[in-house]
Amino acid sequence: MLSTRVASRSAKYALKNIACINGANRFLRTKASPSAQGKLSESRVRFNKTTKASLLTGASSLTLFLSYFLFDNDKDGVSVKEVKKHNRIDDCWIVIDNEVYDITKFLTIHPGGVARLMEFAGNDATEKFHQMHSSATLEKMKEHLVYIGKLKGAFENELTEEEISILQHKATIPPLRKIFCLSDFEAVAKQVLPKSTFFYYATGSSDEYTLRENHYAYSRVFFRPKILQDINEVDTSTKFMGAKVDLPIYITAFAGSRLAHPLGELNLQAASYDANVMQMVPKQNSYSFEEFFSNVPDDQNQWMQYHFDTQEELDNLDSWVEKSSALPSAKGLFFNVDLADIGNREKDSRQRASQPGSEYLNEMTDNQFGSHPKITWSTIERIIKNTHLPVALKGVQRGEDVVIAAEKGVSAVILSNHGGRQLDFSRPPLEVLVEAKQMLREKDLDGKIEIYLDGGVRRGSDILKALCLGATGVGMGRPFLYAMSGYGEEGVTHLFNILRTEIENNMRLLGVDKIEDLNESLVDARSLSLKNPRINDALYDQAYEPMQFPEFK
Ligand code: HEM
Ligand SMILES: Cc1cc2nc3c(=O)[nH]c(=O)nc-3n(C[C@H](O)[C@H](O)[C@H](O)COP(=O)(O)O)c2cc1C
Repeated sequence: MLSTRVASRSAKYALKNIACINGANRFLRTKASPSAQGKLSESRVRFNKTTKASLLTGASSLTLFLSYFLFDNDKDGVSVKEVKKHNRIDDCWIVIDNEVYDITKFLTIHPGGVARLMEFAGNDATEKFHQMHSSATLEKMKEHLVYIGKLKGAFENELTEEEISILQHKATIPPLRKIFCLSDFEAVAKQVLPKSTFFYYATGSSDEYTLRENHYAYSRVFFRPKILQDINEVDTSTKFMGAKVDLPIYITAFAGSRLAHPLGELNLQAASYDANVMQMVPKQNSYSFEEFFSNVPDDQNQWMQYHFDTQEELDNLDSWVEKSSALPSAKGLFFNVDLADIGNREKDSRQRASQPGSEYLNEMTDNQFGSHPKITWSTIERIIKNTHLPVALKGVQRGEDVVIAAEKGVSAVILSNHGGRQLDFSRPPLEVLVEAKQMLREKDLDGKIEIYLDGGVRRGSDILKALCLGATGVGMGRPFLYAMSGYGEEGVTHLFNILRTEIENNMRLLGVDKIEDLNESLVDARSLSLKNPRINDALYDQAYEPMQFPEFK
């Protein structure tokens, strides 16, 4: 087993180096990778065809027609000066990989919202685009964009004050040996990430009650350790839907890993492979499906996360299920059930609104939100029939739904409120766990379904409390983004080491040496359902970034 891991790892390193060079290139705002360029020149041919077709009909035909004559768009391409002129919500161009696109019509249908695109109106979005999306996303959405031409020249971007500060902080970053707990990673991330990225990660929805309560709920559960136990070496391994893993945690799915580090999801993949920790692979991966899985050894443990941004994706669900079920590393398919709309991620919006040049943004408009394709229990039943893999739901928020899921043959649920990013005032998953276990017992369904949870988990003790109350495993999101921001893959490995140490140490002190021996008798959860008592958690509270009121002009 070890030798296979080592062998696949060295193959992976070769691929990672390529990815690193591509990532770094993008970081330095130079060229796209050869494969991306290949794909783009292919798409360029298609865009040109679209362009010709739309010259004959349609509202945009006049603009396009004029573009050939009026815009500074000769055979060598479109000038930077010209691109800069199209910086309005009703006339918006952006540049990706030296290609200029008119995205005016796409603005209102962008699943990530208008505001994020308008930040790059009349500008080069290459770096940010590749940090959020794979080249496949561009391909998928090409019918909604209008291709204008090749960029002539380059945008000259001087280092901003923020970029200089980030470079200075990176040069003096604390060594990993000084990182004692997960909140330390967050404090470092605040200094080495652009504000726009930190706020994208850290934001919850609306007033962030759920975001904070997710974490504070753990402070309302205390341990009841057993004494004088004849315990052996602590074993932290367990099984997640039949797959053996060495820690009772998983890296949950999240967008935007490459905003933290040029290698993004590959850091998570490599570190979790070495530690034999479950990685949930996000649908919104900054690598395409093919790019990413060409790096994954067959003996890795992964879960696949999927949600539907467009009706077309829902219509093509079966092909995704088939493609994912065929992956040797895939041990389960997880579908979001918490995305009927995008939550009001206000802290992030406020940050954008505080930036110079944000006058054209109005974040509290309908086109930032809007309903998503509808999935129902029958969609889930259809998926269960079409795959040999366990099917699970991510984002369950009440006991009754866990009962229905168990009755319908769903293998697992993740109790989650999306890290407090969706409906503010949905309850902390730890509390829902207790409710769900009770309801399953009443219906004689306990043991028919595995329960996982995520949100606000920051300590080994949090993990043990959840396991004592009946969770099979616990997911974490932001801590991995913060660890990668400062330290890349090494940070992720260090994070695993911290949690492993905390879990082992706490288990010894609890008088338990095996995960399966953790049970309700080891905790006092009587205060769990109390809401919002004043709790002081010094490091968590210091790292927490409160929302700010608008400033005067
Ligand atoms: C023409 C360029 C772009 C296209 C075609 C595009 C397309 C998409 C698509 C299809 C999604 C849904 C998820 C997916 O399938 O990957 C999405 C989500 C998103 N996009 Fe873009 N995008 C573009 C540019 C950008 C840029 C420049 C940003 C800047 C940060 C951005 C930020 C986001 C965010 C934050 C989400 C939502 C992630 C979440 O759920 O939190 N996109 N975009
Ligand atoms: C920046 C960010 C992006 C996220 N993107 C996704 C996503 O694309 N799909 C998804 O199912 N969950 C997503 N989540 C939610 C996480 O999977 C998870 O539910 C949450 O992060 C857990 O809370 P924690 O960050 O406190 O650990 C995202 C979370 C964050 C912070």
